[in-house]
Amino acid sequence: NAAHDVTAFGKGVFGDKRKFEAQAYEGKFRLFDATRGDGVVTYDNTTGTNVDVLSINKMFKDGAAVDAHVNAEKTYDYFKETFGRDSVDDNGQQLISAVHVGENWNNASWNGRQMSYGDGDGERFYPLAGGLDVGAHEMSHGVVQHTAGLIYRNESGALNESYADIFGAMVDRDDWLIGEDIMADGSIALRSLEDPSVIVDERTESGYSPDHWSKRYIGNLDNGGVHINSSINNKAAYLVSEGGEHYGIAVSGVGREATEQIYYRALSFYLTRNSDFSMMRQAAIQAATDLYGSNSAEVQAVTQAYNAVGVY
Ligand SMILES: O=C(NO)[C@]12CC[C@H](CC1)C2
Ligand SMILES: [Zn+2]
Repeated sequence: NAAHDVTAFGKGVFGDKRKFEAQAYEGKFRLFDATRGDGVVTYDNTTGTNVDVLSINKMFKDGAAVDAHVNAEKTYDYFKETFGRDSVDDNGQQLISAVHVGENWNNASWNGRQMSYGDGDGERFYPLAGGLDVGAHEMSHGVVQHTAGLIYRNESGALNESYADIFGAMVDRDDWLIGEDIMADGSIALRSLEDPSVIVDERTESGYSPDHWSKRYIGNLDNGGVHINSSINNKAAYLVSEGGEHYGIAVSGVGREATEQIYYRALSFYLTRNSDFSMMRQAAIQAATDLYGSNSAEVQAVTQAYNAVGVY
């Protein structure tokens, strides 16, 4: 008998009740949402099944699988509703997530085809699927791959990482932090777009997150600092949206809605594989000009934000 769509319920990593689309299938249930694009499917990497769960009340017991599934649904909806984009490739590509990847793996990734989440070691991270901004970060790597295709090293790689953080912060919209829900070691978050210097992602072993181009990391760590120098562009995007004064330069913010449209248009129309920070500035100014006019507050905010982080 064929599978049929059901609305199901389950508990996330932190025990919170989640609602999502699944399928009833041969008397069991699976995390396959057939209502979005060509499907949103989540599976348990240790069993290889897409979490077929024997359940009478449709409660799913695997918290990481439930959260990963909901993250993907929410991020799909964000790109569809905000930009009219149908999945990572704008052609409904199936969104695949694997949970329980590795052994207490303190990371998550996009491998060009799917999202993977580690369970964390319980000291540095809780299961990473528990962070909506993490799932949105990973899926955004897929969007970057299918648009500008920013090469994952040096400045283009830092822009790739920054875009994943920017969209991560736009999907998980209540703050400008990345990873705040999954830190087990008491730190506030993994990264802050608002003030990069307050949180250092020590995985990068560089010991700092620069908030000005003059402080950029130059070296071979972290693919040439993709998780380090990303914070320069993160700070610029934060300033475009929220405004503020940075190194003596004042920026009047234009809000999240204008900011996400500017960055998405820059990514999908102007940036290319080898774009660097200077090209990011130009692309964002051009996108803001296209959308709001050359004398707009948005163009002014973008110009001032990149001046403030020292990118010309
Ligand atoms: O930057 C990352 N991946 O490229 C992440 C962001 C949240 C998880 C921990 C570090 C993945
Ligand atoms: Zn990333």
